[in-house]
Amino acid sequence: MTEILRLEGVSKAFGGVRAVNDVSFALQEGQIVGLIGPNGAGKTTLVNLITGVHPLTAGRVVFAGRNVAGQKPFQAARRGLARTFQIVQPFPQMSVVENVAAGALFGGGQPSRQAATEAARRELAFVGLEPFAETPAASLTLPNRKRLELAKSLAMQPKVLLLDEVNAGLNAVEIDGALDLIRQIAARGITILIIEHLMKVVLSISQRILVLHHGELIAEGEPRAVLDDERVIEAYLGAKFAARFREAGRDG
Ligand SMILES: Nc1ncnc2c1ncn2[C@@H]1O[C@H](COP(=O)(O)OP(=O)(O)OP(=O)(O)O)[C@@H](O)[C@H]1O
Repeated sequence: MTEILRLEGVSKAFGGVRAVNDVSFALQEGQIVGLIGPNGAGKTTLVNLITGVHPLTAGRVVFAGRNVAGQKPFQAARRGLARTFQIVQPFPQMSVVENVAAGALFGGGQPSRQAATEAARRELAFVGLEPFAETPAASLTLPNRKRLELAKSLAMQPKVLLLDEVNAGLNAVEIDGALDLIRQIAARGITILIIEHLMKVVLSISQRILVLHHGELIAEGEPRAVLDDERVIEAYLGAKFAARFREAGRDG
């Protein structure tokens, strides 16, 4: 397996708040990796650090063998580090295909508007939104807006795709559809780091899991082993409750 992205001692402080503290890990090409942690653990901040939204306080982000710390978001996108946002914000008056073409022009290195539109149509077909190509983005349902967000990121021809809560607000059937799509994206050789609150979803899709707590990486590895880790149980349940949980387990 080939390493595509590596974080070395990455930290971010906002004033006195250490949102991300000395985090190191590596992603291998084509893997789906889950990033989990309680509210406020630093997950979104970490994605913002990887994609150049915030400057790092310390550390290095090495993408495809090159230190990219200090890059701007558009440079990250052009290099092949694309992301989706927790809150989906399409250009509402523009058509679905224009929204995706904008992504292709902005981050996908397409030489012309026509090439960008062709790339956009390919990605719309891939995510199943072709029938809505000419409709205004504002008229899409939430699951389809999430598909639009994926198509926009794919039109940037990413090597790594960072997905921030793409399943939030979807029902069980819609989540299954979204997970199928994410697996198909990984099958194209695109590495995926997915922030996800639903444990069932994380377990079903991730080959590896990273756990953040108070900005620190407290566990990483194969999904089942990580969820059995005492520190992870404590992070989610709180120390007092976790102790009772363990005692209950010993009692029988
Ligand atoms: N721009 C900012 N300025 C100041 N503090 C921030 C900023 N962004 C994040 N923080 C703080 O950093 C910490 C981590 O927040 P972050 O949003 O990264 O967590 P998260 O794990 O993504 O949470 P959630 O699951 O609730 O989305 C929090 O204490 C948050 O208040």
